[in-house]
Amino acid sequence: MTATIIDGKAFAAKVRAQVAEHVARLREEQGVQPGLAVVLVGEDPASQVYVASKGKQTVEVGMASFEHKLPADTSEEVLLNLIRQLNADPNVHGILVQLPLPGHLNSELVINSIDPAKDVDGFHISNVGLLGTGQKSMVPCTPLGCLMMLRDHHGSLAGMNAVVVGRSNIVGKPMAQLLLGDSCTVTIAHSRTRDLPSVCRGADILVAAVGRPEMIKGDWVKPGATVIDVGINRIERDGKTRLVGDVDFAAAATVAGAITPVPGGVGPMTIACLLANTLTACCRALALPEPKGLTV
Ligand SMILES: Nc1nc2c(c(=O)[nH]1)N[C@@H](CN(C=O)c1ccc(C(=O)N[C@@H](CCC(=O)O)C(=O)O)cc1)CN2
Repeated sequence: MTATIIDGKAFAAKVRAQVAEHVARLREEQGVQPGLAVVLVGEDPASQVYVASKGKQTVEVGMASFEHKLPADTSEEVLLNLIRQLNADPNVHGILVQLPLPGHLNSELVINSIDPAKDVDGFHISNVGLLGTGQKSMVPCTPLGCLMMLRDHHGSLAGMNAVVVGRSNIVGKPMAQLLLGDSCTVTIAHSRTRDLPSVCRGADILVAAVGRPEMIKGDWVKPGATVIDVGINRIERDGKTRLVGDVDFAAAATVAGAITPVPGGVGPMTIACLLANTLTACCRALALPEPKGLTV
């Protein structure tokens, strides 16, 4: 069997086109331009690339982009002051603080200082609570992107066995909540799970978000299952730096029914969903109808 490749890059382009269409209508009919502020502290090379990409795509869909680049030794006070200003700025509908933050900064404190209505990452404790109780919230971008791809591929997910490998606040836990919301039977597995291969083999939907290169082997995958690989790991192979996921793609693709590649799978959907969340936040702030199909 050879799996269907779920093309996240193409899917993300469709989501961005939908966002751009809504933004154009908002600007024309309401005279409103959604705005996204991205805050980067320090010079982590991967974060710099992601932030640049966010800024570029924000402008491409017709939104206003506000980039704030702060030095690595920025104090918590300075960062919290900036967030206070952005919370109060009516031109800013979404605020994102790029993670990871330098070690001297308290990420939880910083994230929880963002106005929950502008928390387009969905990491604020209020949004976490709302999602966990099935209420309207801002939904974290990576899990939202995974859910969109799963719904697109399967239609209804009701009754499917979903295994999420990884228990992070950013991906694993919200992913499990979203799958539960779509009536899957959900297991969260992790590095201490007993007999992880057999737990994975029970999955109709297997989401790998452990951050370990190619940890999920081909024979851990149930024949015909859908595999969503959230991992982005840089490894050295054959004298070259390569980007691989948390799944042994070549082996899993011979067993799975469908699989996301790395690169070109979940990653591009993360930024597309950030733009979708910014549009949603803008519509909610102005009590305008929310775009359909761009949130849960
Ligand atoms: N505040 C946040 N910080 C971080 C998040 C987040 O959602 N919010 N997620 C990640 C990084 N990230 C976005 O910020 C991100 C990661 C990867 C991609 C992506 O498109 N990846 C490409 C490969 C790109 C490459 O070569 O590195 C792919 O998978 O095809 C987009 C966004 C951590 N921080």
